[in-house]
Amino acid sequence: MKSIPCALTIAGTDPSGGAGIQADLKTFQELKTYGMSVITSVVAQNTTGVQNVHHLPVEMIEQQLDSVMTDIPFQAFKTGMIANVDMMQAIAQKIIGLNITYVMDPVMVATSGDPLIARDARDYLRKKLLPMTSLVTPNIPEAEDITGEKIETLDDMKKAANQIVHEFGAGASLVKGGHLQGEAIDFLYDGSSIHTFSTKRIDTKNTHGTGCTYSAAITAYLSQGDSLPVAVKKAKDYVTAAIRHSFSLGHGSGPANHWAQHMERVR
Ligand SMILES: Nc1ncnc2c1ncn2[C@@H]1O[C@H](COP(=O)(O)OP(=O)(O)O)[C@@H](O)[C@H]1O
Ligand SMILES: Cc1ncc(COP(=O)(O)OP(=O)(O)O)c(N)n1
Repeated sequence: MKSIPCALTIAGTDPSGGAGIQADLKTFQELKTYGMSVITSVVAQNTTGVQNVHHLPVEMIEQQLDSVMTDIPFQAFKTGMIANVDMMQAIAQKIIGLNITYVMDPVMVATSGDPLIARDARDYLRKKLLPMTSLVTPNIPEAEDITGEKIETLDDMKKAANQIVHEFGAGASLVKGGHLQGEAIDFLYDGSSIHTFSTKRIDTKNTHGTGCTYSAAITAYLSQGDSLPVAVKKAKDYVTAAIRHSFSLGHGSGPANHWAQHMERVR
């Protein structure tokens, strides 16, 4: 029988289906990658914001990781919301020395402005987890938090991408420009050169979960053996189509559309 690429996401939940674990699994499924998940926190949230958060006990996160890792091999994994230092330490222990492609979405704050990780966890993420990554995918506020520098221009973005690799030890970094004005431009620095990924900005408020979707798509393509620039290019196409056909669901920022690629193919 043909083997299937497998990917794991370690993240929090979104019962409204737009972000977190739910977005990751939808993306893996669409991209023909067998998806698995380890839940860190159960988040009561929807398109308008976060209503409540329940963090799972660290032992439960460790046990979920053991359940997956002792049973099904995977070619790549991603992390999203890891709310506190205890969780980060436990996850770091499990993945250290694994030698499997690791994509980190350094989730800190939801689009609604609600904080998703503790203040001191940002420091641990920056100092201990970043050096373990193959790729980190910060948006502008996250890149500012990591580097401690304001990002206002495209040159600032490129500088941050470079700094995150050379000063903070990430394997590669993709600084996303969704929070700037004008074209939606992202810069990938792979340790030797900058690659630019640009699309026209789509006029919509429905961008809930786009960061999760983008990093999950990159993880899926990497699990299939694509090189980093190719995986990012294909994932950018995926997330752009998902934003272009996003759903006006809910009372806030609606979710990305994971069937968008099919819709664009049949037109
Ligand atoms: N309105 C938009 N039109 C087109 N692409 C967008 C738009 N907003 C964000 N993007 C793209 O979506 C991806 C997610 O970016 P961003 O919004 O910066 O991250 P996050 O969701 O983590 O805050 C990036 O590729 C970014 O360029
Ligand atoms: C559980 C959980 N993880 C991450 C996020 C943030 O998602 P992101 O794709 O960065 O963007 P928004 O959903 O904030 O628009 C989240 N909300 N929940």
